[in-house]
Amino acid sequence: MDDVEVHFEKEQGLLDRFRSDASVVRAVDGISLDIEEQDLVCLLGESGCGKTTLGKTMIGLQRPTGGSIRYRGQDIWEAKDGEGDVEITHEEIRRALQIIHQDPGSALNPNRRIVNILSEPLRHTHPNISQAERRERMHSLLERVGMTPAGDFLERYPHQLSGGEKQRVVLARALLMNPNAILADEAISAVDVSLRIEIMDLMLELQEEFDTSFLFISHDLSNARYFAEHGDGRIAVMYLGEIVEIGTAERLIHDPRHPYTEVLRWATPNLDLDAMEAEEPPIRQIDVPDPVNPPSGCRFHTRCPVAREACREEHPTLEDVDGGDGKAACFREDPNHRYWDSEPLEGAAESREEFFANAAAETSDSNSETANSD
Ligand SMILES: Nc1ncnc2c1ncn2[C@@H]1O[C@H](COP(=O)(O)OP(=O)(O)OP(=O)(O)O)[C@@H](O)[C@H]1O
Repeated sequence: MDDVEVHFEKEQGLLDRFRSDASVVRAVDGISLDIEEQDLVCLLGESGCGKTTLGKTMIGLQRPTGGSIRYRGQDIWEAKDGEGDVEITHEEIRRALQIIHQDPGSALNPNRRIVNILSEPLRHTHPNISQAERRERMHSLLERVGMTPAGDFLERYPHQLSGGEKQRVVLARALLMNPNAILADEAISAVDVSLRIEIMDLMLELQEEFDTSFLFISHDLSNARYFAEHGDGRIAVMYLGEIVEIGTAERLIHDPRHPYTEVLRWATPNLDLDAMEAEEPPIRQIDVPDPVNPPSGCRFHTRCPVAREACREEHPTLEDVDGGDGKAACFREDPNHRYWDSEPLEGAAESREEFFANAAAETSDSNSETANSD
């Protein structure tokens, strides 16, 4: 993905229609990302930051309003529109890039038996095999995804399956297309908590067996960490339509370079980190700004505990992090940046430690005020 943008025209009310300045939601705003063969990337961020839009754009389900997406060098949308020299057809690209939705129930046609749901992709990828061979393939894949006796499951309808079983069918159906990459959009949030690790392990095993890349979308750092650590992949942290940090789970959790990554760490209490001493969230404001009108400069500057004037004025780009893996978009990574000479913004502090010391002092002041007024 090269400098990809997806801007949506915001739905307008009656009065807005008479105004010329239609508002635009900057769901994805200038993202470049390479996904290699057998790669694993987890997109992580708060609700509405653009994860699903970016994922769908990556697999060719959403047309970008700017930038380009190439699959093995072929521009996906030029293939679709039949523009230029098309080396890989759009049909081939659609087969190669598959999606597993958040809600497996709605992804399966309720009126069709599992056998019919699964034979459809096989007819597509292997038009010349016999019915018996097709059944044999479906049978062995269902067993592989942990659904035994497979013959019994093949005859069922989706409503006769549990959430976890439906998710396994959806996974099997995606794999029957022999994909090169699978987008799993919050794919385990519909699965019972007790089964999540099992499904995540299954996906990781199948990734290796089927030689696919995976793009996982999650708002939960502990799930993203599990995938990235066990699948030897990266986590890309998104904020208001941009990637603000990317790297291994180990580095992001133990040595985050972007203050927003710290917020996500703070919001994930089960990470068992000694360093997680803070009781207060490391932000100045809880509310996420509107993607229709994102803040100037660094989009995180309105919430960042260590934001300075430079952050309001200048837009940071993703740069390699010093002495570590991955990239971060924060001026604090550059010791020579004018950030260091500019003034802290209102409510921000010189350092993270000072921010927390101030927050603790304010809390005790307000506690004593409450005590006095009592
Ligand atoms: N088709 C659309 N038309 C207009 N706005 C849209 C459309 N799809 C998404 N958006 C907006 O784009 C922004 C990003 O949405 P997106 O669903 O990609 O975020 P997300 O991070 O996946 O959120 P969630 O975790 O809640 O699914 C949001 O402000 C959303 O309201």
